[in-house]
Amino acid sequence: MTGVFVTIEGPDGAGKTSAIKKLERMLKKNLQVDLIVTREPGGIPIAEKIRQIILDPKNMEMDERTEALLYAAARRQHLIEKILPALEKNTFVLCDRFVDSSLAYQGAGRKIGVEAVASINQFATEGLTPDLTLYLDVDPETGLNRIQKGRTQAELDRLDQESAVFHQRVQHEYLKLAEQFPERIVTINARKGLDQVVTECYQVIKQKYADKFHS
Ligand SMILES: Nc1ncnc2c1ncn2[C@@H]1O[C@H](COP(=O)(O)OP(=O)(O)OP(=O)(O)O)[C@@H](O)[C@H]1O
Ligand SMILES: Cc1cn([C@H]2C[C@H](O)[C@@H](COP(=O)(O)O)O2)c(=O)[nH]c1=O
Repeated sequence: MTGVFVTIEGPDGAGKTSAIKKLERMLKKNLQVDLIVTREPGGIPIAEKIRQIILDPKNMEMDERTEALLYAAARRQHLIEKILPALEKNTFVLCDRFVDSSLAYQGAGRKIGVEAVASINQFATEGLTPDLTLYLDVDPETGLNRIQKGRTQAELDRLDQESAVFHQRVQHEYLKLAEQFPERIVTINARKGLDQVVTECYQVIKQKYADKFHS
């Protein structure tokens, strides 16, 4: 595989979607190689349909293992249809969330256990791991305040509606993962302004993959 696989992770409201939009423009201008931006769960039609089922607030009866399996199933299809073919063509792949989200949200947030969730994801991905992960760190209070602004409770998705302690477990697990895999995961303070966050993300990518950039 010759491409580069970069993921962006973080608790809800960390600013991933906003940062990725700006990063995409900067990278498109400056990378010598093709770039695709994609997301999980989703990125391709089958996975986007699974996303709708998982996030639908009407599906409150969903069992936590069912939820973990649906995320892994969406991931498998996304990998096969989109990520792997792009990497094989030397493309730079920037993905909003990947396995670390399942470890943090299902493993820790839902308390299924990080090992159990890692194991179903090992099956789904056959061990594909990002080359670099930018972890946008924000405390749940700040993140949830951001996403609640201008929205009613009913407009929030099923995961956003989870309790503050659920979101605290998610952030705690992300921080543990960042400590465990310092060679892959770079933590960015996402309480800073968006432009600063984007600049830091861009600099980390550029430093690590200087050979892929126009000089
Ligand atoms: N650094 C920032 N400072 C203040 N507000 C921000 C920042 N980044 C994003 N926001 C705002 O926070 C809200 C959530 O941002 P965004 O959708 O990008 O987060 P996200 O990490 O993708 O969230 P989710 O995982 O829940 O989809 C948006 O209203 C956005 O404008
Ligand atoms: C990939 C993945 C995601 N989640 C959660 C995290 C978010 O609450 C939603 C996705 O929505 P976003 O707008 O993309 O942030 O799903 C999860 O629990 N497990 C996962 O593997």
